[in-house]
Amino acid sequence: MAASDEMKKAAAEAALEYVENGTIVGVGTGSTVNFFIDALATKKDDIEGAVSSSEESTARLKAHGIPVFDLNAAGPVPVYIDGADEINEHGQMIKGGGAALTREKIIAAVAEKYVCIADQSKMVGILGKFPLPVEVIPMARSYVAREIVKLGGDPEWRQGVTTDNGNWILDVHNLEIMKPMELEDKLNNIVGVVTNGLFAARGANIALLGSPDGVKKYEF
Ligand SMILES: O=C[C@H](O)[C@H](O)[C@H](O)COP(=O)(O)O
Repeated sequence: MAASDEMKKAAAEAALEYVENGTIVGVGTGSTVNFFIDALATKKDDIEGAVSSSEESTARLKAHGIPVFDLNAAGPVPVYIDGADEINEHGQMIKGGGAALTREKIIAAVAEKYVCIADQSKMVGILGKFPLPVEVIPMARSYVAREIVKLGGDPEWRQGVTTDNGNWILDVHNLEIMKPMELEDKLNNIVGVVTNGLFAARGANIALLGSPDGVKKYEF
């Protein structure tokens, strides 16, 4: 296994400690979360089940025999476990590299605690080197792109990708995000934007970052 995968796996397994018996676990999306789902399978008889942020995660959960609930039918979600494309020292993140940002943001909003799992390379000083994903209603793509240019970004259509919600993604390059909450709000205010990948207003509470020296824990 590649060293970065070892670090993701270690972070994912460390997150099991935050899963409470008898509860519904919020499950994110991505390569790090896949390790978490595999680890969660070892506890499947101790939990009620999961709510899932993507069709991909749902399929993996079900393949392990973990019950997946509709979020509308689920009660409290004490913890949400998910990865990140970038995370800063305040627990604010860029997410959506796998196009799952909208459902991820919804479950993150519902959950009491967000535990971010990643390898140490995701920790950055300033967010924005990773192109910021923005999910848009397809007919609004060009309009939203023009509005994003006015905000100083360089949007690129992620061609060939349709989200689980039937929408499209613009990846915004060349941003140096000094005020993440402000930009999150501004992008949300563009008509046609469904969600943007800045998780600033609702960031992580805890980050477990795999490193060559073991898993490092950060609290925000
Ligand atoms: O849409 C995808 C998600 O936001 C992922 O959590 C994010 O891209 C990190 O994925 P990975 O664990 O594969 O780096």
